[in-house]
Amino acid sequence: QWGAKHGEIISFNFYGNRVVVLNSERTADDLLERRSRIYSDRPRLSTRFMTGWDFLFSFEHYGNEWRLIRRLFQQSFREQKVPDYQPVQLKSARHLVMNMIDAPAESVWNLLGLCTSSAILTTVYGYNVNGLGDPFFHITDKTLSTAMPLLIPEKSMIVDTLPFVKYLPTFLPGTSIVREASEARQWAKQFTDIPFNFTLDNIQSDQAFTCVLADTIRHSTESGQSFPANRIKKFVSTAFVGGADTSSSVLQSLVLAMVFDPTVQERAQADLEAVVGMARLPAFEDRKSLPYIDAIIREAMRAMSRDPHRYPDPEAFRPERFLTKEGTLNGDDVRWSFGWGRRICPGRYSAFNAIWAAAATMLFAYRFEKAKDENGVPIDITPEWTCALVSAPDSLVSLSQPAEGGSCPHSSKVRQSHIGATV
Ligand code: HEM
Repeated sequence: QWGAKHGEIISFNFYGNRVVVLNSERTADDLLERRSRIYSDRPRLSTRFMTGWDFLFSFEHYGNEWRLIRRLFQQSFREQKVPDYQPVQLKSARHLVMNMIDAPAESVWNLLGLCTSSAILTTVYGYNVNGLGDPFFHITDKTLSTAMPLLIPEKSMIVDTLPFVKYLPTFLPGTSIVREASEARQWAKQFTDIPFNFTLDNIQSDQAFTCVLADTIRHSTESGQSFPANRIKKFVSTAFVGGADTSSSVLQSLVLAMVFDPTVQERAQADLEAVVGMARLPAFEDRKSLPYIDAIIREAMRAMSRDPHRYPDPEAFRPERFLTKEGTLNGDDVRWSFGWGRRICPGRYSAFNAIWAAAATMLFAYRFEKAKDENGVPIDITPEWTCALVSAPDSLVSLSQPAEGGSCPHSSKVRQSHIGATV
């Protein structure tokens, strides 16, 4: 709204800090891409240190330390390397639809989080998560949920403006931020140490143990670079954080979009049936023949751009905007939703694959719809997005296996036994 009223670049004063907002892809491109030499730093975020999240490389100042760790990301998450992680991503997606079979609707959001977290935990640390009750998943989940709401400039500025708050006893009113940060710090300590030590133990007992962390340690020893452990810890902890809530937030938005627009869901399922058939689950080899699924993902990721010149009728969910007349994907790969210039997200190739695996498998197995009240009437929901480092929708939806005679092409019996037989 401010953008529409005041223009593409606006600035305002917030607790004595000047905040500049780039409201269009064009201005972000001009400043962050073309002038990346001067616009590649990050602001200082006090809550990063209070929560023990100094490990988070994404907030690193632009300089040598940033350059060294960025190189590690480049090594492990470059476009040519990420196909190595596809089997793990597909396995997590298949566990997701299995877990959904008996799950109450309330747990769907958690299961999406479990799916993306377990894919990245296996990729990075070689750890296989065993369900929602898994101890490593518990630690990572708590680490994210306690810190994410505090890692935003608004929260940091409160502490910067009133620094004495940090030193007040935590039973006093107004000090909740200090209490919350202290809880987050305890989880962050466990998160950075426990999975890291798990991988170290495994490398020692098994020469063939492989994952991003194990490969990085071996590579660093063989090349004689010998990275300090705390730098490698920053790298892997950030890789986990980068890949967990971000991707599940996209999947949650995608599920909501399916609930609000059943025609999109039906078209996706018709495509899946035509390409994949009934004898197996979707696999990465099918992706080229399923452009509409990628178009849905791109549309679910269109966050920043409500620019009506670029995306006419911007509030409508229309995957077709990413398709050519012939039905193939057009050149707009929403790359800008991963940032710009030197700080552009290094995990973007891996992220797209993880999201594709989960989205295609979920849409193949389930139809998503609004929860119904006791009279069978759909309950109206108004989606709300959380305010945190990663913003995610927090509304609930219900989950049904496509019913016999329903609008979905398959009967529930066939679909359910099909999943059970294949996974
Ligand atoms: C849907 C998934 C994802 C989204 C939407 C996303 C988005 C972003 C955005 C917007 C940035 C800031 C870029 C900038 O400052 O211009 C970023 C940075 C970053 N992302 Fe992602 N990301 C995703 C997945 C991942 C994954 C899977 C990883 C790790 C493997 C990752 C690792 C990082 C890192 C390390 C940075 C900081 C880069 C730097 O400061 O140099 N992200 N991401």
